[in-house]
Amino acid sequence: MPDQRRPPVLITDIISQASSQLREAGIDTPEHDAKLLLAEATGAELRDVDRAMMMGECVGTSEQLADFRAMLDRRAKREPLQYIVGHAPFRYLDLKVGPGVFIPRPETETVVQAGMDWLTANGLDHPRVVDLCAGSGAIGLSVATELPGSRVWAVELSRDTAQWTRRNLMEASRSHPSIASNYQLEIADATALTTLAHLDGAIDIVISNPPYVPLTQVPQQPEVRDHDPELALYGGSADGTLIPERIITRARRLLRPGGVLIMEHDVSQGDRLVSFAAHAGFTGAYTGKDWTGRDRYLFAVASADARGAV
Ligand SMILES: C[S@@+](CC[C@H](N)C(=O)[O-])C[C@H]1O[C@@H](n2cnc3c(N)ncnc32)[C@H](O)[C@@H]1O
Repeated sequence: MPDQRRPPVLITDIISQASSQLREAGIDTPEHDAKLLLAEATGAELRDVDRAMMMGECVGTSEQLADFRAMLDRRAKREPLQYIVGHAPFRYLDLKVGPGVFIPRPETETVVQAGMDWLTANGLDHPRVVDLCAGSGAIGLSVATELPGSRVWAVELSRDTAQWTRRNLMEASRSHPSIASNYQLEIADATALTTLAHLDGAIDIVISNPPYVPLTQVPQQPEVRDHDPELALYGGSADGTLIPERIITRARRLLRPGGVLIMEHDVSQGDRLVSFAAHAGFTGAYTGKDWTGRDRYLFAVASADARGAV
């Protein structure tokens, strides 16, 4: 309902002014972001904002519009939209995010889908799953909620980030109570051979989105460069493959023969990581693509011999 104490403001005017502010700040999707922030501030859905715009309606109380303007100012300073609204969609989940946690990305949904497809094709409805470098919990919590028979172990190095993982675990357990006992989070170095060592040789699938940004390619977007935690971004070497290669080595030991590693990587790293996997005791390694056709993940099957060859 429009506020009676102020002259009503047409939603089309609000969105037009807000879009200009965001466009001037260099944001690529100014109208979308403005509509999403208005929806958040007024407790509405994006489709309600679209409908109100079509109908030429007025929206928001003065408090809600003040909240909206505060959010808009944060966005104009290039704070990520997801940090401002406090959550981010990922597959069937709505994950809580904020400073200290990597915002889950759409390309990682493709990586999880590749894992779900392999599990389905192999009839594994009670798989043992490891998510190395868990962040918000996007990968492991997706598997645990979409496949209730699974057991998931997730590993995250940062204590600050792990608070977000736990928050999302608690949230997801409300709608999927079984995951409270089927999902386990370890705060540890995912590349260390001692981490989850009791599971060596027993895991069906490792799905991972490790830090992989080449140190020589600092992201240009302020939302990424200035807000995603550095620990979540950089792969530890000029070409960014150091940590991904360590993840391959660790995954090889965790997997049973015939188990699978699916690991996201940078578009530039496909050939190198396929070759590394072949030397590390995997067979049938190939590079999977995201839906824009870019090389985005390693798929590799643990061979029957030479566990952890490198
Ligand atoms: C690219 S983010 C991915 C987060 C989440 N899996 C996702 O897909 O949205 C990488 C995560 O790995 C964590 N990390 C970095 N190095 C690590 C290590 N050696 N062991 C465990 N976690 C690590 C970072 O803190 C960050 O949360």
